[in-house]
Amino acid sequence: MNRKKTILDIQKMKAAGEKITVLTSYDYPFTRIMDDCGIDMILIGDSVGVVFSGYDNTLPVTVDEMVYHTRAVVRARPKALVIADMPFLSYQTDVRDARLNAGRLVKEGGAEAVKLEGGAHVADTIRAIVDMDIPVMAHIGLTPQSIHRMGGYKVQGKKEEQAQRLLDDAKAVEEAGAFAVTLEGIPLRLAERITAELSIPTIGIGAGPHCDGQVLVIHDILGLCEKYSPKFVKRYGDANALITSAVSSYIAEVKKGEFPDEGHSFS
Ligand SMILES: Nc1nc(=O)c2c([nH]1)NC[C@@H]1CN(c3ccc(C(=O)N[C@@H](CCC(=O)O)C(=O)O)cc3)CN21
Ligand SMILES: CC(C)C(=O)C(=O)O
Ligand SMILES: [Mg+2]
Repeated sequence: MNRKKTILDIQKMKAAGEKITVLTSYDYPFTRIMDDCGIDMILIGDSVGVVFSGYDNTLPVTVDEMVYHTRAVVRARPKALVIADMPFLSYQTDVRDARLNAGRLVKEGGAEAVKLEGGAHVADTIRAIVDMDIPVMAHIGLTPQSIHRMGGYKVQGKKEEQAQRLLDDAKAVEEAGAFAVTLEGIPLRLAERITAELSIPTIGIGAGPHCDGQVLVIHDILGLCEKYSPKFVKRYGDANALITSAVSSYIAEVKKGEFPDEGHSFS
């Protein structure tokens, strides 16, 4: 497809059984590259706080930071659908805050949809944002903004009672009008069951092979984030080695007086 992707295109992919591909991006150059590769959706994740800003978790990320990174992504004019994460404290306080901050990500950032974490307890928030014509992706299971409640980044829904609650959450966010839902850190059979029972697409991360699509953090597939190595990450390249090699060669050549040579100089 050589035109802009919309939420309707994404939803049709579930019906057609075509897998939906998603990666995070936080800047212009990465967006250009992954969009040329044909990625379906680009997520400006609040994981930016971990892989870009160097925080230990996603909690310190602000709406201003999300707007800044969203603008950088949107400047690459991607064909992929652009979704921005709502960071911690931008939607939990009340529905009015949630609507204002979702609106900022669209108006100032240029996002085409927003994502927020939570199930049945954020259904009213999802509905309020959808009512102002901003598409919402939900995010349930291992929700990183709940790190202190979960006691770490732990797989959710292993016990039957918890699994049933996650299934209820999935149905609640669909009922609230979410156009898709991220399933993070849950057993693969539970993800399979949720995917079968929902009519909106499920996008998995650490949720097994039976989701309608898959999302990963770009730095993780490139080996650029040493802080976390969850079991669900697969490394598809070694950008760390590539950068180390290039920077080391540059340092060595400058030290030896080999660079810059006449070919890289003006006469
Ligand atoms: N670079 C990066 N990638 C991510 O996927 C990511 C972030 N940062 N920051 C925010 C959250 C944190 N995430 C994480 C981080 C670690 C695990 C992890 O180590 N999980 C254990 C399971 C632990 C258990 O259930 O007991 C694992 O072995 O995979 C999971 C999700 C996902 N998100
Ligand atoms: C990994 C995805 C789902 C995310 O929420 C993020 O990057 O912040
Ligand atoms: Mg996130």
